[in-house]
Formats: sequence, C-alpha cells, structure tokens
Amino acid sequence: MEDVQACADAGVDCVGLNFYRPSVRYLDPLAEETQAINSLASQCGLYRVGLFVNESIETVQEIAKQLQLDAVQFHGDETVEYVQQFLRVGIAVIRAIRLPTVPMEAGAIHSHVERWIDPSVTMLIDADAGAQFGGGGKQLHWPSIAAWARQYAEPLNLPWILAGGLTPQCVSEAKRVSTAGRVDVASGVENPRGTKSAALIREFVQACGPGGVDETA
Ligand SMILES: O=C(O)c1ccccc1N[C@@H]1O[C@H](COP(=O)(O)O)[C@@H](O)[C@H]1O
Repeated sequence: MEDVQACADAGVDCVGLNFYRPSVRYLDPLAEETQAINSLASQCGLYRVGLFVNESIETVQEIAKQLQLDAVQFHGDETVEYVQQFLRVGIAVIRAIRLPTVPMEAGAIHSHVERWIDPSVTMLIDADAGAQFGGGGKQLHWPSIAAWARQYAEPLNLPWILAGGLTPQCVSEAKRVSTAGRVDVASGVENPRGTKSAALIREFVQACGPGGVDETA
C-alpha cells in the first residue's frame, strides 16, 4: 500500500502488479491486500498493469477482469497468437522484448520487435534476464537501442518503453543515450531487494525528468 502511495506522490504514471509466482515481487491476485493495492492505485489515477509470465490465457483474462486492469504485460515466451486473444477482447498489451545486453545492429533488434507491431501493443524493451525472465537489474546497450529507435521506432511511430537495470543514478543517462521517452523500473528502486523504497522512487522520478515512469511493485 505504501509503495502505491509513494508512486502516486512521486508522479509515477503506471504501477505493475506482478503475478509471476517465482518473483520476489509476486502478489497473490486473490489476496485482500492485492485488491486493496489495486483499488488504491485506481483511486490515485495510476495506470495498472498486470505482469504475467507464461500464464494460461484463461487465468490472465480472469485476473484482468476481476481487478479491472488497464493493461497486461507479457514477459515470457507468449506467442503472437496468444497475445491476439487479448487484443481481440480489447485488453491493452505491453509486450516485453528481452534482448541481449551486448551491442546489437538496429535490424537485429527489429527482428525481435517486428512480429509484435500492433496499435494496441506497447513494446517494453528489456534486458534478457535468462531463467528469471525479468526484474534482474541488467542493463541494455543503450546506443544500440537509440539506433533502433531512429531507424524503426520513430518512422513507424511505435510506442516503446525502456527497462533493464535502471536506477536513480543511471536513468537520466539511459534516457539521453537510448532516446527513450518512457522508462520502467523494478529492482532499481528497492532496498533491500524486493522491498520498494519511497526515497528511491522519488529520486528515480526526479532523475527521470519529463516523460512516463512505470514501476513494477
Ligand atoms: O520484477 C520481476 O520480478 C519480474 C519477473 C519476471 C518478469 C519480469 C519482471 N519484471 C520486469 O522486468 C523489468 C526490469 O526489471 P529491473 O528494473 O531490471 O529490475 C521491470 O521493470 C519489470 O517490468
């Protein structure tokens, strides 16, 4: 609850509710506390995103309906056909594109992105965290992301968000170098790991400057 209030007070736009059971940030969708967090986020005008990894379509749709989520984020190996099941029923999708952390050609990045292009899909460009899927604090090679944005995302008007190892110390540089307008953070505003820090959330948002901030609870 305090995390949501800290996000709202700091000027965050979106909160992520993590429904991936193995994560340290997991929230039980049936728990009263989760419903209270979700209600407070809604009252605070925060855009609420449910984060899922390789969950069944029925379970995701049920949780999205019960909590009246604004969007669902897929961070696993979900297919295009899987994602279309949500678009078909009017649920907005954020699709995580997990990229290697090494320098990459713009065309190579786009080969990971192009199958997801759809007006209702926002790309979340994140560092590949291996078996953990995400939330691991690894950073992308930001100049490569900038080259991809210039050659593909801008001309095609693709909505995208930068994630991966962002912290209050590096987020300004990450935005400048990658040219990202919006950013997403999980571990970078925690102390200790898995516990959000209101002070770090504030520092992160201040360091961000203008643009959107998504924060995964
Ligand atoms: O946060 C998690 O535990 C998580 C687990 C599985 C998939 C995605 C997860 N989080 C997402 O990963 C990005 C990047 O995290 P970080 O900032 O590098 O720690 C995060 O913003 C979430 O969208």
